[in-house]
Amino acid sequence: MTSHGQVAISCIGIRKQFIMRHTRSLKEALVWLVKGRKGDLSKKFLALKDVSLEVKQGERVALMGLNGSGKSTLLKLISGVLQPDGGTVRTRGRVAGLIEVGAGFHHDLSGRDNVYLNGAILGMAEKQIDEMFDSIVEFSEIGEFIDTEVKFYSSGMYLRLAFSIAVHTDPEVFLIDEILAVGDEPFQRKCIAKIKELSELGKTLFVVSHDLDLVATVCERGVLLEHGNVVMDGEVHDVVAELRRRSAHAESEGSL
Ligand SMILES: Nc1ncnc2c1ncn2[C@@H]1O[C@H](COP(=O)(O)OP(=O)(O)OP(=O)(O)O)[C@@H](O)[C@H]1O
Repeated sequence: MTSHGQVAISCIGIRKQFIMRHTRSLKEALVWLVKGRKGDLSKKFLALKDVSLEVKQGERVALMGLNGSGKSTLLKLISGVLQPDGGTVRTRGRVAGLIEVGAGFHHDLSGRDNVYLNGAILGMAEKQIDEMFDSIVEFSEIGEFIDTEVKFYSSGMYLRLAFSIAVHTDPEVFLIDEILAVGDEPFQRKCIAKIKELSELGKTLFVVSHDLDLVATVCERGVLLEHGNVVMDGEVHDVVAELRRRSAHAESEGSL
């Protein structure tokens, strides 16, 4: 049972650092050696600095920000694909991450086998997948291609099957990264309708998308990330307006 008011996602003081190893020039390497190997040839980059965020069950939240602001990194930390270097991330209930769509697919297996494989990875028992199978295939519109190896699928077919499996696993929390912008328009409309239906059932949605008009129709709350910090958290239309203002400013400064 889903009850509103309970916390679905909690991030406290999240910090995530990436280490970027550059190939240095011979001269740089020599200077480094002559100086007694002092300093570090790798460069550290803080993708998320100190992010705290709470999402209640049943909320529909859009995570927004310019390129490189840390959105995908935050989503990967919430889904457990990445671990933070500091802070804590907690989620309540089953989480379905539509992040790297089809990442769990095995290329040499058919769509059918991948439904079973992916369903199992997402925590479904074989019997449950048997019961859901026809409905998964129907929603995905894969049709007879379900017995074709997925390496022959188009990116849209991949997406449709992955989305369909995920919505059939009955998770409490959906993490969605750019998925809404992929696929053709009729399927996009179908996804949005499904997402709205899930939200009416009290599911929690946490969505990353550059399609601001779209997120404004799907979500009611917006969180704006900038250089790895939350700079605004409020009503989605206000946050969209603020992001548009900052984008225009960044463009005029030539810093995009
Ligand atoms: N595995 C990694 N190694 C090194 N740097 C990384 C890695 N993943 C992300 N980054 C860097 O961290 C920063 C944040 O990346 P992230 O993908 O989270 O941003 P984003 O807001 O999702 O961007 P976009 O809107 O372009 O998808 C970027 O500067 C990116 O280059």
